[in-house]
Amino acid sequence: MEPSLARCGWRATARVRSAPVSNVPNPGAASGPAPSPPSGPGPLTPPADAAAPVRHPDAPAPGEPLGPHYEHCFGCGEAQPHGLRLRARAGEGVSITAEFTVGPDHQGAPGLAHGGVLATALDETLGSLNWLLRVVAVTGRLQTEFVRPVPVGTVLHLDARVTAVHRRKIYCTATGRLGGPEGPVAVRADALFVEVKVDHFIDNGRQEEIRAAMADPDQFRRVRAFEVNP
Ligand SMILES: CCCCCCCCCCCCCC(=O)SCCNC(=O)CCNC(=O)[C@H](O)C(C)(C)COP(=O)(O)OP(=O)(O)OC[C@H]1O[C@@H](n2cnc3c(N)ncnc32)[C@H](O)[C@@H]1OP(=O)(O)O
Repeated sequence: MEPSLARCGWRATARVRSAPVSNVPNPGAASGPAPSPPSGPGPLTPPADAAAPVRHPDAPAPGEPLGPHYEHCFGCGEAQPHGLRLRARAGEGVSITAEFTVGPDHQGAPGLAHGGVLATALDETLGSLNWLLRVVAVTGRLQTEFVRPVPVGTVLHLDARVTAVHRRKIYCTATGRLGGPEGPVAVRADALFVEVKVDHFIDNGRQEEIRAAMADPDQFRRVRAFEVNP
């Protein structure tokens, strides 16, 4: 181990030890086979009667930068010094591309991006799909897969698209690649967003920030741009 890592308390662990979760015997073990895992489609699989997504006629043109949806957003806001400052742009169909530069503030292990930060980058990119559907939707479910470590200094190239829509549910998927849009896949996500009204934020957000956001004409304009198909 590097002496500097040892000094700051890091230890290389030879192996992960396992221990019984509980001392209570498993009654199923004596009386028959274990129950089989649940089968059938999971909550991230669109139902058979889901519709194909439709790009809103007033959606930003392919290639157009989207800008932050809220200046204090940890994912995209300009006013968050340690935020991701993710930059997204409209793609073809109901898709988005985005870039996020992993900085020293985003570390988990030394020199590597924190998994939660990478999940945020995926969530933010998927959330930007709202601009193309012109709905307000929040993450209900996010399943992430971490395929490769992501070093500090990397530009993570993200793309996301909506795969299906069913009532208020928006099914979508995203990928993050290292170094370029064709680079190796480092992270992936499948997600379910649920459409909400702007009242979702007004009723649940801290009043201080809600008042400030609604008094800001630029923020008001951005919220209108998300609002349900006029
Ligand atoms: C003022 C400033 C405005 C800024 C605007 C910018 C916004 C952009 C922000 C972007 C930032 C980045 C993004 C972020 O970080 S968004 C922040 C992280 N997400 C949240 O905080 C969401 C918290 N959760 C909720 O508020 C509620 O649970 C929601 C709204 C999601 C649903 O509660 P609600 O009571 O409304 O809905 P419902 O229960 O009638 O369900 C409706 C349908 O959905 C299905 N379902 C629900 N949940 C799940 C689930 N987990 N898995 C599978 N399915 C689920 C359900 O079965 C039903 O299906 P069906 O019966 O129709 O078949």
